[in-house]
Amino acid sequence: MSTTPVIEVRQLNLKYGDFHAVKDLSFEVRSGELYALLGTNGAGKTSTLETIEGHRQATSGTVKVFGQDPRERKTVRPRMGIMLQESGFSPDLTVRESVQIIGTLTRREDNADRVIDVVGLTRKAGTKVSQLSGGEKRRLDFATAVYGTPELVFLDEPTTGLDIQSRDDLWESVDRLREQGSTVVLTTHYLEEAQQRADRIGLMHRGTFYREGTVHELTQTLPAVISFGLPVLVAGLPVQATQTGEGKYRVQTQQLQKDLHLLLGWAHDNGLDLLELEAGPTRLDDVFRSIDKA
Ligand SMILES: Nc1ncnc2c1ncn2[C@@H]1O[C@H](COP(=O)(O)OP(=O)(O)OP(=O)(O)O)[C@@H](O)[C@H]1O
Repeated sequence: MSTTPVIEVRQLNLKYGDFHAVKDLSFEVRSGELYALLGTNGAGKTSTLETIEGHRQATSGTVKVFGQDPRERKTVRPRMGIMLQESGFSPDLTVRESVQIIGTLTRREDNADRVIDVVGLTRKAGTKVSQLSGGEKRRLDFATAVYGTPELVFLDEPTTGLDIQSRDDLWESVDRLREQGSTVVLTTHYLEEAQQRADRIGLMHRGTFYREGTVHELTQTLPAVISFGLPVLVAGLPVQATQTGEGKYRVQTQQLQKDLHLLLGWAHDNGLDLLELEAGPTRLDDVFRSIDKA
C-alpha cells in the first residue's frame, strides 16, 4: 500500500461571496480506505467534494488527488469514478448506450456488458433510461463508479431510493472494488451504513470538522445507553437511571457491560421482567444529535 495519501486537503477555504462555506478544512484519505464525509445540512460536504473532484476552485488552501491538482483533468479524471446523486443520462439512450458513454467520457477501459452485469441491469440493457425505475436509475448511476475499476471512487448518497436487496448488492460490489484496491469516499445520510463500513469518518458542521476519526473514536466520547420498563414501581435500582415515562427508565453509562450485568442480576434476584430491554453502545446518530448541543 502506497504511503502517499490519495487525497490531501490542506487549509481549504471556500467562499460564496461573503459566505464562508468551508473553513480551514484539512484531512487526508489514504490508499484503500473507505472514508465517509458526513455532516449536517449545509455543512459544506458537497462544496468540499466538488473541489476534490476538480469541479470547483478553492478560495484558498490546497487540494491534491494522487499528488496532483484535481483540475489537471487529463491525468486525474480517468483515475476517479464519480457516482453523483443524479448522473443526468439522456432519457432517450438505452442502458447499454449510457454505459458505453461512461467509457468514452472517462477514457477507462472496460467491457460495458460486464459493468451492466455488476450493477444488476443485464435484463434492462436494451431499455431506455426514461423507462427505468428510480432504483434502476440509481444502479445505472453506480455504473459510473464501477466502469474500469477506478483507483478512487466517490459515492454520493449511493443507496438513496434502493430497496434492501439492491443496497446489499451495491455494497457487495463496493466490497469487490475495494478488494481490487479502490479507495472510496462516501457521503450518506444513512448513518448505519457509514458506521458499518467506514474506516474513518469526517463529520462536518458549519464548514469545519466537528469530529474526525474511526467510528470507535467518534462514539467513545459519549455514554452507552440501556433502556427498559418495569411493570411495577420498584425502589432500589442497582444503577443510576432517569425515568423517561411511566415505568420507563434510561441508564447512561460508560461501563455498559458492568451496568447491564448488575441490572440483569438485580432483575433476576427480584423476579422482575425488564420490559422492552435495549442496550447498546453509542451510535453515530447520537454523535450527530450531540452536535446541536455543542
Ligand atoms: N453557489 C452557491 N452560492 C452561495 N452559497 C452556496 C452555494 N453553494 C452552496 N452554498 C452554501 O454553502 C453552504 C454549504 O453547502 P454544501 O452544499 O456544500 O453543503 P452540504 O454539506 O453538501 O449540505 P447538504 O447536506 O444539505 O446537501 C450552504 O450553506 C449553502 O447554502
